[in-house]
Amino acid sequence: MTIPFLKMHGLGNDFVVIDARSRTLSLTEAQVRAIADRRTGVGFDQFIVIQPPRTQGATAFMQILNPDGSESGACGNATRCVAHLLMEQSGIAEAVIETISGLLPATAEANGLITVDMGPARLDWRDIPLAGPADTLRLDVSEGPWSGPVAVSMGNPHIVFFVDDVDAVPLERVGPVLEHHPAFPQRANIEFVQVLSRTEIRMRVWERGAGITRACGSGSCAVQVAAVRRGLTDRRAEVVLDGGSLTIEWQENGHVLMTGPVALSFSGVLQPDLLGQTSVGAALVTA
Ligand SMILES: N[C@@H](CCC[C@H](N)C(=O)O)C(=O)O
Repeated sequence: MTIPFLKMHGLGNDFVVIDARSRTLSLTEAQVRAIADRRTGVGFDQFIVIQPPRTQGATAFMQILNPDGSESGACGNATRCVAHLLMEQSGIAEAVIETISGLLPATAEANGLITVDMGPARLDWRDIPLAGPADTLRLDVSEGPWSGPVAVSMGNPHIVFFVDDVDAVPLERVGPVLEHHPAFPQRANIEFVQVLSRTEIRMRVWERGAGITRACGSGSCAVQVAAVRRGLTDRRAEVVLDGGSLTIEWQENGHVLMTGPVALSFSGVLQPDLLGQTSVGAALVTA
């Protein structure tokens, strides 16, 4: 059995995308981790499986897996990629992407960018989730000189630290410590943020189950919500990531709009029986 895939990315946050709407796909967690290996597999920040919709009104269901095999409830950059794919395939300008966290309507803009309604930001400690009752606007969590982060759920957990110089943060060292902090029972995505102006935020991210990535769409939504809650930015701002910028707006109705680009890198074919082999013989045959 071979499995065709697309390699896509949003601002360098990269995905293996498999369309399983008209085929059965049975990959083990070990096989997904083998595909994630950037030397012996394909490599990805998230593994995306497009499935038939489960709810009326949805165009398709999107499953999101991290390189460590764990599942997530949100991936903003992949939502734009999958929406673009489905809209191109069907010649439509709107698609509704279903995830385990809800329905996400997406629209193609005239300039080629995609806007997604990422749903409501959830701010209660139970929604993040946190280990116990806490003020999500200033958590009693610290690591070295960094303390008092904001917690936001965008269908997945985000912990946002405001700092003076985002480039001075040793993210590769503090990221994994904070991801696994006991305050976060489902672990967390960790964002360090520098507010540049009321309409511009610089952000770096350590993603749960993935590590440092060039961009995180749900993280960008979370940091904009956190910045507005702290009174630091207007409701609409540019979030500047290592891989480029997203426009994020936290609307009065509580929903967060994200606008940004999508890109197709290449297509290929997976051969699951070869995955994980270390001898000569590739797990991947490119088309
Ligand atoms: N890159 C994503 C977020 C992916 C999921 C995250 N690592 C998690 O485990 O919640 C995005 O663009 O939002």
